[in-house]
Amino acid sequence: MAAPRSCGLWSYARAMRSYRFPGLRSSWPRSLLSARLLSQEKPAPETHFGFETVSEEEKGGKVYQVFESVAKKYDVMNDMMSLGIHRVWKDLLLRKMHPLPGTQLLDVAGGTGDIAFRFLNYVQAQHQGKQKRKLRAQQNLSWEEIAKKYQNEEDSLGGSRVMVCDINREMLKIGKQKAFDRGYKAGLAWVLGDAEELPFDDDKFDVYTIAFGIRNVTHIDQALQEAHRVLKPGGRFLCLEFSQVNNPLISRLYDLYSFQVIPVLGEVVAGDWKSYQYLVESIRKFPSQEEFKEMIEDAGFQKVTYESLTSGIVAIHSGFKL
Ligand SMILES: COc1cc(O)cc(C/C=C(\C)CC/C=C(\C)CC/C=C(\C)CC/C=C(\C)CC/C=C(\C)CC/C=C(\C)CC/C=C(\C)CC/C=C(\C)CC/C=C(\C)CCC=C(C)C)c1O
Ligand SMILES: C[S@@+](CC[C@H](N)C(=O)[O-])C[C@H]1O[C@@H](n2cnc3c(N)ncnc32)[C@H](O)[C@@H]1O
Repeated sequence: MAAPRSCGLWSYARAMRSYRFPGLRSSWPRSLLSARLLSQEKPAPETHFGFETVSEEEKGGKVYQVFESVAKKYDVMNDMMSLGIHRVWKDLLLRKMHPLPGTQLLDVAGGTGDIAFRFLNYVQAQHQGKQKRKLRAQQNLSWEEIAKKYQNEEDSLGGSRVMVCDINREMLKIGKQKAFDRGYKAGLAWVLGDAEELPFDDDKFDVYTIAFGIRNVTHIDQALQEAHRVLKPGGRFLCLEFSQVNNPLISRLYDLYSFQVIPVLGEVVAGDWKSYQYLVESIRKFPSQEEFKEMIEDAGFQKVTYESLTSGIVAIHSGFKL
């Protein structure tokens, strides 16, 4: 087990809070600057991996390793860390989406399929309700006709479909197995792909979701532009992500819980302290509700709004391609 970072963690966490989103270095020391100018060599662009500064090239590989390592325990860890609250947040995302029949959803960083399965349940329940009302109105149908209407699986989704896209093979493997075990077949597809370079044509989807994914992407602005590109005009962007806690008392407790409990749970349950240390650090590095709203607007989305949930532990951002 890696050594827990307990000593000074509290002040470390607080210090890092004011160091959100580092961006470019604006003030290189003079000596370094002149050395760079002399050698004409461009500094490798840097970013962060949790609280660690890494080159942009390195980050993708490190994130890949994290999710490859946690994939098998991912779902159980989420229930344990949040006492099931992540399920409520994901249900709320679906309620906000309120997909109409025929909705084509792209769930990016879809991992083990939580958003996709909720989408299928939601559209199926809606469609069945509609069918029942229709059948009640057509009382002269034979029982064979009624049975046929219920049996057609594709039809039970009203033409809605979801495409899960994720960069990590292991996460997709667990997702596909879950889909098989739970009997999801129709209206569901899985594709390996990078949020920064989506393997889809322009103007293809009605809704784009990304839940707990965008925080891990190296170039968030690039991922947002890709979201905008693949959405149809009128399409909606929805992002569920960790955000900034606005109540100072909850914020203190949350910091304590995050830094003292979550990595321990990660070690005990998943045998992986480091990945869960990365999780809590990456949460602290993610922009606030307002900052992220601006980034979404910069990518071309309009009518951008957000809703903070559980005192801002997470937020759902929404925007439209108009
Ligand atoms: C590697 O990357 C990842 C891996 C993944 O598996 C997942 C993700 C993506 C993440 C998700 C899909 C969601 C995962 C969820 C979380 C990270 C957790 C979110 C946290 C909460 C919903 C709870 C927030 C907690 C608070 C507001 C503070 C309340 C906390 C306390 C009362 C405990 C305070 C802690 C201490 C004083 C430290 C010492 C305590 C102990 C040793 C006892 C242990 C205590 C517990 C286990 C209590 C747990 C309590 C709760 C969960 C509180 C719930 C209550 C409220 C929400 C108000 C990924 O990227
Ligand atoms: C915390 S999980 C979220 C999974 C799922 N959306 C959920 O809510 O449970 C983060 C996911 O983002 C994926 N991911 C990280 N970087 C990505 C990228 N550049 N493109 C696509 N997926 C990425 C990871 O592989 C992982 O499956």
